[in-house]
Amino acid sequence: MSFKFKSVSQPKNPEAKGDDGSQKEKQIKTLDLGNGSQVLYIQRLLSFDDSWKFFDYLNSHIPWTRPTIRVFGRSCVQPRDTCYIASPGLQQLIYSGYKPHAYTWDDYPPLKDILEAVQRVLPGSRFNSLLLNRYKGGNDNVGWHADDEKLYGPTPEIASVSFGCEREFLLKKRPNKSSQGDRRSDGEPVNKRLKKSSQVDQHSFTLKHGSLLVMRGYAQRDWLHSVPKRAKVEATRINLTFRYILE
Ligand SMILES: O=C(O)CCC(=O)C(=O)O
Ligand SMILES: [Fe+2]
Repeated sequence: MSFKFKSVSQPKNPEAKGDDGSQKEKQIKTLDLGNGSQVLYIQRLLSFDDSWKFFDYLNSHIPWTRPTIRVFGRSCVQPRDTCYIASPGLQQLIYSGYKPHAYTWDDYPPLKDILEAVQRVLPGSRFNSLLLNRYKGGNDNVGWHADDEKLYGPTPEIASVSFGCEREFLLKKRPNKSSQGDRRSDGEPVNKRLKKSSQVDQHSFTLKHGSLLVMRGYAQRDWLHSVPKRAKVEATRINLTFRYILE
């Protein structure tokens, strides 16, 4: 995995005073994926202690479910727990043939505090819905996918906050039609080209307790992401992905 983050300064967060994290952990790091796609990462959006409070609250109060979804035409139980929050009056989300019940922000008020922390570091960004995931150990996962449902528009911004057990988050470039199969668009041997592209077109992040990762621009059109199974992991991870549904 080869990538270099570039640090940019973060808007002042007055409430971060007295936090146990260093300035470095609070910096926004940006990764330009090319062609108008970017990833941002802040290792410590929320303090370590606050993050454990949020973890405990979410773990015990959210009405987690493990729905049956359709993947490649087959029914299967989603390999993680989930819950969905949306502002009133939005289009209904459907993914993998599943229509989650939409709870409101007022049902779980601490979610509004987490959203506020996200909005403080992303001024100008808007979010009106949230998918929560709970991974109860290393067998729970999310397979390769893009959050490219039409209701998010062509360049959705997805802000992902993680609590609890660290897990690996992978990004890989979607296969480009013009470089698939046997065609040699640039005269280079096929296997050499594939090898080269697999080196530069994959990224891996270890998502820390209290961290924020943001995908924006064309990241859903041009890239896939996943949280793979990890044999030795036993602890639970909770992840919140804030999104904006076009109104
Ligand atoms: O758990 C994560 O970090 C990613 C979750 C995700 O990709 C999703 O909810 O669409
Ligand atoms: Fe996703």
